[in-house]
Amino acid sequence: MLEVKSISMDMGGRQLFDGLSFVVEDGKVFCIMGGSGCGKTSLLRALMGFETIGSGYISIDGELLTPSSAEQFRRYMSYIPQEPALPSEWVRDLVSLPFELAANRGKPFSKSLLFGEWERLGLERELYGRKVAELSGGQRQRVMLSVSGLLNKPLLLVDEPTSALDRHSSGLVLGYLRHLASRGSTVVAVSHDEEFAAGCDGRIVIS
Ligand SMILES: Nc1ncnc2c1ncn2[C@@H]1O[C@H](COP(=O)(O)OP(=O)(O)OP(=O)(O)O)[C@@H](O)[C@H]1O
Repeated sequence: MLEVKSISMDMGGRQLFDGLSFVVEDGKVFCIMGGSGCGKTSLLRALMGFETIGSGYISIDGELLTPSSAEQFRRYMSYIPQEPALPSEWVRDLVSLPFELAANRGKPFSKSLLFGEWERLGLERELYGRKVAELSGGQRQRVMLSVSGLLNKPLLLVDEPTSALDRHSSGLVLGYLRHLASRGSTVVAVSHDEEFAAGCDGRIVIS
């Protein structure tokens, strides 16, 4: 269970929120909504311990997220930013790279498993041989989502997963996140998309 309790954050001298609290139960898809600049991305970064909170606490399974525990916590998380910085030139390298990291030792990479995830996400197999720069923003994010699916971490944080997508693909992404949640992952997604939020198990709107 992820618990955010009475937190405040200060970014660049501006107070983003004061006394923000919510709980996300395991295996649920939770949506963070709110106007542009209200602090949604900063909140996701705080959940990873990359931003400091001013008061309150964040806990995961009853353990406090602190500057010293954050690195360990991140081993159990996947994060997909709105515009992922992609370190590889080729899609085939991009998808296999995370499996070479020490943090993901023991997680198998297989092309056939990947293609199974791609089918759920509406991605064509021919993308595998393409250059990353040739993918659209929506395709990039879905490719990263498929990798998160294979990594199968307990907590998935994703920023605006449907903002670059048409309605059909948005539905596939929501269905995919729900599939990951039904398998046991907890998903926290930032979104402006009302239809997406309606398909989540819970939401918070930051004012
Ligand atoms: N590194 C930083 N230093 C200073 N201020 C920052 C930093 N990152 C974000 N901010 C400020 O914090 C506020 C919240 O930014 P954030 O990106 O979290 O908002 P958001 O709700 O995700 O916005 P959007 O929906 O437009 O992506 C903004 O006013 C932004 O300018």
